Amino acid sequence: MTRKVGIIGAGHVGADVAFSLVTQGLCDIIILLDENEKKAASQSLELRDMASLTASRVQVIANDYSELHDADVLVIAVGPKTLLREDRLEELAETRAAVREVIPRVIASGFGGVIINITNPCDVITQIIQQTSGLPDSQVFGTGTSLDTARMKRVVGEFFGFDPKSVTGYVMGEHGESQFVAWSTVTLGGRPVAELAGDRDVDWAKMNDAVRGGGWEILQGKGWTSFGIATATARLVDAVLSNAQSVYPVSAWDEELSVYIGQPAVIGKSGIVQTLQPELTAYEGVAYHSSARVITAALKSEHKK
Ligand SMILES: NC(=O)c1ccc[n+]([C@@H]2O[C@H](COP(=O)([O-])OP(=O)(O)OC[C@H]3O[C@@H](n4cnc5c(N)ncnc54)[C@H](O)[C@@H]3O)[C@@H](O)[C@H]2O)c1
Repeated sequence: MTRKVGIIGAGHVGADVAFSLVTQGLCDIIILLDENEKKAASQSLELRDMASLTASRVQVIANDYSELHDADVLVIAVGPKTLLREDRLEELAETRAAVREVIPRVIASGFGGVIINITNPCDVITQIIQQTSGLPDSQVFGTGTSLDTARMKRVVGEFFGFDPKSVTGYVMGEHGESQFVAWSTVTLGGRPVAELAGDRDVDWAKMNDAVRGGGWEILQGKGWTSFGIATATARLVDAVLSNAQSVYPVSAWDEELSVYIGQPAVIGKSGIVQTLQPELTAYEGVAYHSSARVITAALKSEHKK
Protein backbone atom coordinates (compact mmCIF):
# COMPACT_ATOMS: atom_id res chain seq x y z
CA MET A 1 0.00 0.00 0.00
CA THR A 2 1.35 3.42 -0.98
CA ARG A 3 1.76 5.79 1.97
CA LYS A 4 0.99 9.32 0.78
CA VAL A 5 1.55 12.47 2.87
CA GLY A 6 0.69 16.07 1.97
CA ILE A 7 2.43 19.05 3.58
CA ILE A 8 1.08 22.60 3.19
CA GLY A 9 3.71 25.22 4.02
CA ALA A 10 7.17 24.50 2.64
CA GLY A 11 9.00 26.83 5.02
CA HIS A 12 11.40 25.82 7.77
CA VAL A 13 8.96 23.53 9.55
CA GLY A 14 7.22 21.98 6.53
CA ALA A 15 10.52 21.32 4.76
CA ASP A 16 12.04 19.76 7.87
CA VAL A 17 8.99 17.51 8.28
CA ALA A 18 9.51 16.37 4.68
CA PHE A 19 13.24 15.90 5.37
CA SER A 20 12.47 13.74 8.43
CA LEU A 21 9.97 11.63 6.48
CA VAL A 22 12.44 11.10 3.63
CA THR A 23 15.49 10.32 5.76
CA GLN A 24 13.50 7.89 7.91
CA GLY A 25 11.69 6.33 4.93
CA LEU A 26 8.33 6.78 6.61
CA CYS A 27 6.23 7.27 3.46
CA ASP A 28 6.30 6.68 -0.30
CA ILE A 29 4.93 9.95 -1.72
CA ILE A 30 5.10 13.52 -0.37
CA ILE A 31 3.03 16.37 -1.85
CA LEU A 32 4.64 19.69 -0.92
CA LEU A 33 2.44 22.77 -1.28
CA ASP A 34 3.10 26.45 -0.66
CA GLU A 35 1.62 29.73 -1.91
CA ASN A 36 5.23 30.49 -2.82
CA GLU A 37 5.32 27.86 -5.55
CA LYS A 38 8.94 28.51 -6.37
CA LYS A 39 9.93 27.71 -2.81
CA ALA A 40 7.92 24.46 -2.74
CA ALA A 41 9.45 23.46 -6.09
CA SER A 42 12.99 24.17 -4.81
CA GLN A 43 12.43 22.28 -1.57
CA SER A 44 11.07 19.29 -3.46
CA LEU A 45 13.97 19.35 -5.92
CA GLU A 46 16.43 19.31 -3.04
CA LEU A 47 14.57 16.46 -1.37
CA ARG A 48 14.67 14.56 -4.66
CA ASP A 49 18.45 15.05 -4.72
CA MET A 50 18.50 12.81 -1.64
CA ALA A 51 16.87 9.92 -3.49
CA SER A 52 20.14 8.19 -4.38
CA LEU A 53 21.42 8.56 -0.82
CA THR A 54 18.57 7.36 1.36
CA ALA A 55 17.68 3.78 2.20
CA SER A 56 14.17 3.89 0.75
CA ARG A 57 12.68 5.67 -2.24
CA VAL A 58 10.32 8.59 -1.63
CA GLN A 59 8.63 10.44 -4.48
CA VAL A 60 8.22 14.22 -3.93
CA ILE A 61 5.62 16.20 -5.91
CA ALA A 62 5.26 20.01 -5.63
CA ASN A 63 2.32 22.39 -5.91
CA ASP A 64 -0.51 20.08 -6.97
CA TYR A 65 -3.54 20.20 -4.65
CA SER A 66 -5.38 17.57 -6.73
CA GLU A 67 -2.75 15.02 -5.60
CA LEU A 68 -4.23 15.23 -2.09
CA HIS A 69 -7.35 13.30 -3.11
CA ASP A 70 -5.91 9.97 -1.96
CA ALA A 71 -3.38 11.20 0.64
CA ASP A 72 -3.48 9.41 3.99
CA VAL A 73 -2.19 12.31 6.07
CA LEU A 74 -1.98 16.07 5.59
CA VAL A 75 0.39 18.20 7.68
CA ILE A 76 -0.42 21.91 7.99
CA ALA A 77 2.69 24.08 8.47
CA VAL A 78 1.75 27.45 6.97
CA GLY A 79 3.16 30.46 8.79
CA PRO A 80 2.79 34.22 9.20
CA LYS A 81 5.08 36.84 7.66
CA THR A 82 7.18 37.16 10.84
CA LEU A 83 7.79 34.45 13.42
CA LEU A 84 9.59 36.49 16.07
CA ARG A 85 6.79 36.66 18.64
CA GLU A 86 7.04 35.56 22.25
CA ASP A 87 3.33 34.67 22.46
CA ARG A 88 2.18 32.32 19.68
CA LEU A 89 -1.36 33.77 19.92
CA GLU A 90 -0.02 36.85 18.11
CA GLU A 91 0.16 34.79 14.90
CA LEU A 92 -3.58 34.14 14.94
CA ALA A 93 -4.94 36.81 12.57
CA GLU A 94 -2.55 35.82 9.79
CA THR A 95 -2.56 32.06 10.21
CA ARG A 96 -6.37 31.89 10.60
CA ALA A 97 -6.70 33.61 7.21
CA ALA A 98 -4.15 31.22 5.69
CA VAL A 99 -5.89 28.03 6.84
CA ARG A 100 -9.30 29.36 5.81
CA GLU A 101 -7.82 29.80 2.37
CA VAL A 102 -6.12 26.40 2.05
CA ILE A 103 -8.57 24.03 3.79
CA PRO A 104 -11.44 24.48 1.26
CA ARG A 105 -8.94 23.64 -1.49
CA VAL A 106 -7.92 20.51 0.40
CA ILE A 107 -11.53 19.37 0.79
CA ALA A 108 -12.27 20.21 -2.87
CA SER A 109 -9.50 17.77 -3.85
CA GLY A 110 -11.51 14.92 -2.29
CA PHE A 111 -9.08 14.50 0.63
CA GLY A 112 -10.47 12.19 3.29
CA GLY A 113 -7.42 11.41 5.44
CA VAL A 114 -6.12 12.66 8.77
CA ILE A 115 -5.02 16.28 9.25
CA ILE A 116 -2.17 17.03 11.66
CA ASN A 117 -1.80 20.72 12.37
CA ILE A 118 1.46 22.41 13.42
CA THR A 119 0.60 26.05 12.60
CA ASN A 120 0.39 28.36 15.62
CA PRO A 121 -1.45 29.12 17.75
CA CYS A 122 -1.68 25.36 17.41
CA ASP A 123 -4.80 24.54 19.47
CA VAL A 124 -6.85 27.44 18.10
CA ILE A 125 -5.83 26.80 14.49
CA THR A 126 -6.56 23.07 14.86
CA GLN A 127 -10.12 23.90 15.88
CA ILE A 128 -10.52 26.33 12.97
CA ILE A 129 -9.22 23.65 10.58
CA GLN A 130 -11.68 21.09 11.95
CA GLN A 131 -14.59 23.55 11.65
CA THR A 132 -13.58 24.69 8.15
CA SER A 133 -12.98 21.15 6.88
CA GLY A 134 -16.14 19.61 8.33
CA LEU A 135 -14.10 16.45 9.06
CA PRO A 136 -14.88 14.57 12.31
CA ASP A 137 -12.93 15.96 15.27
CA SER A 138 -11.10 12.64 15.68
CA GLN A 139 -9.69 13.01 12.15
CA VAL A 140 -8.10 16.41 12.87
CA PHE A 141 -5.56 16.97 15.61
CA GLY A 142 -2.65 19.27 16.39
CA THR A 143 0.92 18.58 17.44
CA GLY A 144 -0.08 20.39 20.65
CA THR A 145 2.29 19.81 23.54
CA SER A 146 4.38 17.13 21.74
CA LEU A 147 7.29 19.51 21.39
CA ASP A 148 6.85 20.93 24.90
CA THR A 149 6.83 17.39 26.29
CA ALA A 150 10.10 16.67 24.43
CA ARG A 151 11.52 19.89 25.94
CA MET A 152 10.39 18.80 29.40
CA LYS A 153 12.20 15.47 28.88
CA ARG A 154 15.36 17.36 27.89
CA VAL A 155 15.18 19.72 30.89
CA VAL A 156 14.41 16.95 33.41
CA GLY A 157 16.88 14.51 31.82
CA GLU A 158 19.69 17.06 31.88
CA PHE A 159 18.91 18.05 35.50
CA PHE A 160 19.03 14.47 36.77
CA GLY A 161 21.75 13.35 34.34
CA PHE A 162 19.51 10.81 32.56
CA ASP A 163 18.79 10.18 28.88
CA PRO A 164 15.65 12.25 28.06
CA LYS A 165 14.10 9.06 26.61
CA SER A 166 14.07 7.61 30.13
CA VAL A 167 11.77 10.42 31.26
CA THR A 168 8.03 9.78 30.93
CA GLY A 169 5.19 12.21 31.52
CA TYR A 170 3.41 15.09 29.87
CA VAL A 171 3.21 18.80 29.33
CA MET A 172 -0.48 19.60 28.95
CA GLY A 173 -2.76 22.47 27.99
CA GLU A 174 -2.17 25.10 25.34
CA HIS A 175 0.91 24.89 23.11
CA GLY A 176 1.64 28.39 24.38
CA GLU A 177 2.07 30.51 27.47
CA SER A 178 -0.61 28.78 29.59
CA GLN A 179 0.85 25.26 29.17
CA PHE A 180 2.02 23.43 32.30
CA VAL A 181 4.18 20.45 33.17
CA ALA A 182 1.88 17.88 34.78
CA TRP A 183 4.56 16.98 37.35
CA SER A 184 2.40 14.25 38.87
CA THR A 185 2.79 12.31 35.58
CA VAL A 186 6.58 12.72 35.30
CA THR A 187 8.69 9.70 36.19
CA LEU A 188 12.25 8.50 35.68
CA GLY A 189 12.62 4.74 35.46
CA GLY A 190 9.12 4.44 36.88
CA ARG A 191 9.89 6.60 39.93
CA PRO A 192 8.10 9.93 40.38
CA VAL A 193 10.55 12.84 39.90
CA ALA A 194 9.65 14.42 43.23
CA GLU A 195 10.63 11.16 44.97
CA LEU A 196 13.85 10.89 42.95
CA ALA A 197 14.77 14.48 43.82
CA GLY A 198 14.90 13.42 47.50
CA ASP A 199 16.53 16.15 49.57
CA ARG A 200 17.76 18.09 46.54
CA ASP A 201 16.45 21.61 46.33
CA VAL A 202 14.58 21.53 43.01
CA ASP A 203 13.07 24.72 41.64
CA TRP A 204 10.10 23.14 39.81
CA ALA A 205 8.71 26.52 38.73
CA LYS A 206 12.04 27.41 37.12
CA MET A 207 12.07 24.08 35.28
CA ASN A 208 8.52 24.72 34.10
CA ASP A 209 9.66 28.14 32.78
CA ALA A 210 12.63 26.54 31.00
CA VAL A 211 10.21 24.19 29.21
CA ARG A 212 7.72 26.92 28.31
CA GLY A 213 10.43 29.39 27.27
CA GLY A 214 12.48 26.88 25.27
CA GLY A 215 10.95 27.87 21.94
CA TRP A 216 11.44 31.59 22.50
CA GLU A 217 15.07 31.01 23.47
CA ILE A 218 15.69 29.19 20.17
CA LEU A 219 13.72 31.74 18.12
CA GLN A 220 15.85 34.61 19.43
CA GLY A 221 19.03 32.91 18.27
CA LYS A 222 18.15 31.40 14.89
CA GLY A 223 14.83 33.05 14.01
CA TRP A 224 12.73 29.88 13.86
CA THR A 225 12.40 26.43 15.44
CA SER A 226 12.01 23.31 13.34
CA PHE A 227 14.12 20.25 14.25
CA GLY A 228 12.11 19.28 17.33
CA ILE A 229 8.66 19.84 15.84
CA ALA A 230 9.62 18.13 12.57
CA THR A 231 10.84 15.05 14.45
CA ALA A 232 7.72 14.99 16.63
CA THR A 233 5.48 15.35 13.57
CA ALA A 234 7.25 12.54 11.72
CA ARG A 235 6.47 10.27 14.70
CA LEU A 236 2.81 11.29 14.56
CA VAL A 237 2.59 10.78 10.79
CA ASP A 238 4.10 7.32 11.23
CA ALA A 239 1.65 6.54 14.05
CA VAL A 240 -1.24 7.24 11.68
CA LEU A 241 0.26 5.44 8.68
CA SER A 242 1.10 2.34 10.72
CA ASN A 243 -2.09 2.42 12.82
CA ALA A 244 0.28 2.38 15.79
CA GLN A 245 -2.20 2.88 18.67
CA SER A 246 0.61 4.82 20.38
CA VAL A 247 0.05 7.48 23.02
CA TYR A 248 1.31 11.00 22.27
CA PRO A 249 0.59 14.38 23.85
CA VAL A 250 -1.34 16.13 21.07
CA SER A 251 -3.98 18.81 20.69
CA ALA A 252 -7.13 16.69 20.73
CA TRP A 253 -10.79 17.59 21.12
CA ASP A 254 -11.91 17.76 24.76
CA GLU A 255 -15.63 16.99 24.67
CA GLU A 256 -16.31 18.30 28.16
CA LEU A 257 -14.58 21.65 27.66
CA SER A 258 -15.43 21.96 23.93
CA VAL A 259 -11.90 22.85 22.96
CA TYR A 260 -8.82 21.40 21.25
CA ILE A 261 -6.13 21.19 23.94
CA GLY A 262 -2.87 19.34 24.67
CA GLN A 263 -3.46 15.99 26.36
CA PRO A 264 -2.28 12.39 25.92
CA ALA A 265 -4.19 10.57 23.17
CA VAL A 266 -4.00 7.24 21.35
CA ILE A 267 -3.14 7.69 17.66
CA GLY A 268 -4.19 5.24 14.96
CA LYS A 269 -5.04 5.18 11.25
CA SER A 270 -8.18 7.34 11.62
CA GLY A 271 -6.51 9.88 13.89
CA ILE A 272 -7.47 10.09 17.55
CA VAL A 273 -8.63 6.70 18.80
CA GLN A 274 -9.25 7.99 22.32
CA THR A 275 -7.98 10.61 24.71
CA LEU A 276 -6.38 9.47 27.96
CA GLN A 277 -6.77 12.16 30.60
CA PRO A 278 -4.29 11.34 33.36
CA GLU A 279 -5.36 11.72 36.95
CA LEU A 280 -4.20 15.25 37.71
CA THR A 281 -3.67 16.89 41.07
CA ALA A 282 -6.15 19.64 42.04
CA TYR A 283 -3.53 22.28 41.14
CA GLU A 284 -2.91 20.70 37.71
CA GLY A 285 -6.66 20.41 37.10
CA VAL A 286 -7.01 24.16 37.67
CA ALA A 287 -4.09 24.82 35.31
CA TYR A 288 -5.71 22.63 32.62
CA HIS A 289 -9.05 24.42 32.90
CA SER A 290 -7.49 27.88 32.86
CA SER A 291 -5.41 26.94 29.81
CA ALA A 292 -8.62 25.79 28.07
CA ARG A 293 -10.12 29.21 28.82
CA VAL A 294 -7.16 30.94 27.14
CA ILE A 295 -7.71 28.89 23.96
CA THR A 296 -11.47 29.48 24.00
CA ALA A 297 -10.98 33.24 24.49
CA ALA A 298 -8.60 33.36 21.52
CA LEU A 299 -11.16 31.55 19.36
CA LYS A 300 -13.85 34.02 20.36
CA SER A 301 -11.60 37.07 19.92
CA GLU A 302 -12.42 37.30 16.21
CA HIS A 303 -16.09 38.02 16.91
CA LYS A 304 -15.24 40.92 19.25
CA LYS A 305 -13.46 42.86 16.50
N1 LIG B 1 3.30 23.55 16.93
C1 LIG B 1 4.61 23.69 17.17
O1 LIG B 1 5.13 23.07 18.11
C2 LIG B 1 5.42 24.60 16.27
C3 LIG B 1 6.83 24.62 16.33
C4 LIG B 1 7.52 25.45 15.46
C5 LIG B 1 6.81 26.27 14.58
N2 LIG B 1 5.46 26.24 14.57
C6 LIG B 1 4.66 27.06 13.65
O2 LIG B 1 4.76 26.51 12.34
C7 LIG B 1 4.40 27.54 11.40
C8 LIG B 1 5.43 27.57 10.28
O3 LIG B 1 6.69 28.00 10.77
P1 LIG B 1 7.95 28.12 9.79
O4 LIG B 1 9.15 28.39 10.62
O5 LIG B 1 7.98 26.98 8.84
O6 LIG B 1 7.55 29.43 8.97
P2 LIG B 1 8.10 29.83 7.52
O7 LIG B 1 7.82 31.29 7.37
O8 LIG B 1 9.48 29.34 7.32
O9 LIG B 1 7.16 29.00 6.52
C9 LIG B 1 5.78 29.21 6.42
C10 LIG B 1 5.38 28.91 4.99
O10 LIG B 1 3.95 29.00 4.89
C11 LIG B 1 3.66 29.50 3.61
N3 LIG B 1 2.29 30.01 3.57
C12 LIG B 1 1.77 31.06 4.24
N4 LIG B 1 0.47 31.21 3.91
C13 LIG B 1 0.18 30.23 3.02
C14 LIG B 1 -1.00 29.87 2.31
N5 LIG B 1 -2.15 30.55 2.46
N6 LIG B 1 -0.94 28.81 1.48
C15 LIG B 1 0.20 28.11 1.31
N7 LIG B 1 1.35 28.42 1.95
C16 LIG B 1 1.33 29.46 2.80
C17 LIG B 1 4.72 30.57 3.38
O11 LIG B 1 4.87 30.89 2.01
C18 LIG B 1 5.95 29.91 3.98
O12 LIG B 1 6.71 29.21 3.01
C19 LIG B 1 4.30 28.82 12.23
O13 LIG B 1 2.94 29.06 12.56
C20 LIG B 1 5.09 28.49 13.49
O14 LIG B 1 4.75 29.26 14.61
C21 LIG B 1 4.75 25.41 15.39
